[in-house]
Amino acid sequence: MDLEETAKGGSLLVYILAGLVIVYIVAGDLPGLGSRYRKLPQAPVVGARFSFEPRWVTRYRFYSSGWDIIAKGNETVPSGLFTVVRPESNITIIPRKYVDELANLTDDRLASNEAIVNVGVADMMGPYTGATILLKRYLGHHAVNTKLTPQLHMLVEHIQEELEITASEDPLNITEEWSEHRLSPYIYRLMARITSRLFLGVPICRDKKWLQLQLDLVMAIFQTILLMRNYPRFTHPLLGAVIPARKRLNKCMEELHEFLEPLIEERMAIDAKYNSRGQMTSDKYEKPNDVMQWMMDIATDEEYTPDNLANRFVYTIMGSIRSVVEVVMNCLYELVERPEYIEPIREEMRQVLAEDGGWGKRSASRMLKTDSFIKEISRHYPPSALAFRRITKQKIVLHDGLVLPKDTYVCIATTSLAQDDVPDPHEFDGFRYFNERMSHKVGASRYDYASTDSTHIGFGHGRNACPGRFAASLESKMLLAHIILQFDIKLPPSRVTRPKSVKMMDFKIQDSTATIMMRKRKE
Ligand code: HEM
Repeated sequence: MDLEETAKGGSLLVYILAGLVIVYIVAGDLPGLGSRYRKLPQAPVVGARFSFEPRWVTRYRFYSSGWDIIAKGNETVPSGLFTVVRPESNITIIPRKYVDELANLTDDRLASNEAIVNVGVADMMGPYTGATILLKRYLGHHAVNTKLTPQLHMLVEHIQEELEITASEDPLNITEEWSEHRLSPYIYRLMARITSRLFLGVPICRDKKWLQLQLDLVMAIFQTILLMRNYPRFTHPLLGAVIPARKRLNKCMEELHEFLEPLIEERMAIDAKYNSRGQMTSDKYEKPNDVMQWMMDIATDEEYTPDNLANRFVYTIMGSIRSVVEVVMNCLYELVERPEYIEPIREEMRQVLAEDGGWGKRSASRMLKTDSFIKEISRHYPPSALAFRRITKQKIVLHDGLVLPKDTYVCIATTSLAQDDVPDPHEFDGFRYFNERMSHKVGASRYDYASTDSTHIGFGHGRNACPGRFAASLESKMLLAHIILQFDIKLPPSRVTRPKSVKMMDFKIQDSTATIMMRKRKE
């Protein structure tokens, strides 16, 4: 096709898209064309500038101001029950008092995976990103929950090994003089490496092409999701075919399959040879101790194909890298604004590691001040204003008579700090959970960063809560220690406060372009 033809094709596409958008705007709120999921009559819509504002304007405002709209709902609707509207879905925000009775409902009553795939992280555009595979079964969830978490303490040395190797190969060139550094890309590289070690083992976790591919794929998935979500659903088939992010995503997916399928086939051949398919251990050979192998061991026949396993793998690894980087960067940015926390945390790390002779199986769980600080960071800097995303699959009647009809998308607002069951909830107190734990020796584990409840909801809560939260807690502590035991950190002279997070829809993302001052510690 020559350039002229391409240009003609391009303008035709623009006309078609513009036409479709106009139909959508005129049609406004017509069911099926626009929003999914119900609105409750008792839950007022928040986010309109005036009462007669066309609903589609309010829906699109979510892109620029989603976070603030949700926070406004918390401030202005005393019952805590309100609706926010996005172009493709209505979201019912419910107060935290309902979380406990909803937390353990089965998926045929209250679905968590459908919420993640259809509307959750950002309407994952399942048919265009491959995320629909998550709807079929919680294979990754089970592998992380039943295999990774119980063995985490044994895997500490693997994480430490990868941190040390990466640091030696990928030095930050930080000297004993203060200099300014952008730390976020480095933490991403460390986290990609650690995660690959736990999920796929050696040698692939050290393959630079693989590590870059992993990060590129995650980026392409998020860009596809974010771009497509700006347009009405009926334009998606067309958009999905033309946008560059989707093309990049497809290319990354192809390359990912080229990496993973031979590895999976090799493992399948060994399982076939020793007749060890479905067994967790074999007396004939040493089975790899990683998430991919555990997924293979518990896969059904339908799931046990290289293609299916590789696709599922993407969505098991995807959330785990970015979310931990967000927490660690938020901790570091907060520490440079509140340097009074640095020395007590560093001292605790030094003491535990000295007593354990380095990272031992239980070292991370003994770092209680660090744990408390990370938990308080998660309370103040949740990655999204929405948590505990669920879709009702049947009518649910709550304890006070509130009815959630079938097909309601319910969420808890993380911006509702006032509903947190802690003293002075709006204050940042990095050691609040440490102090609470010290004064309540019984049941102290409920103060852990990795334990969830209706006020600590960032990992979800109940039967579908994040299975990787124990790994996230361990990894965050090891990454933080990796930085603050080696380096002094402080704000650059040009700043008086920490780098601000960037708001996008309901998300708040750490500023990955920001810099901090660093110097190598002398001791
Ligand atoms: C600070 C870091 C993390 C945060 C904030 C986080 C948060 C979440 C949330 C909110 C969910 C949905 C839970 C629900 O529906 O109630 C989830 C699911 C999940 N998380 Fe995490 N997560 C983190 C780290 C990790 C890590 C490190 C891993 C893996 C080692 C992991 C693996 C998973 C898996 C497998 C699921 C289930 C997805 C599915 O439906 O298949 N997460 N996470």
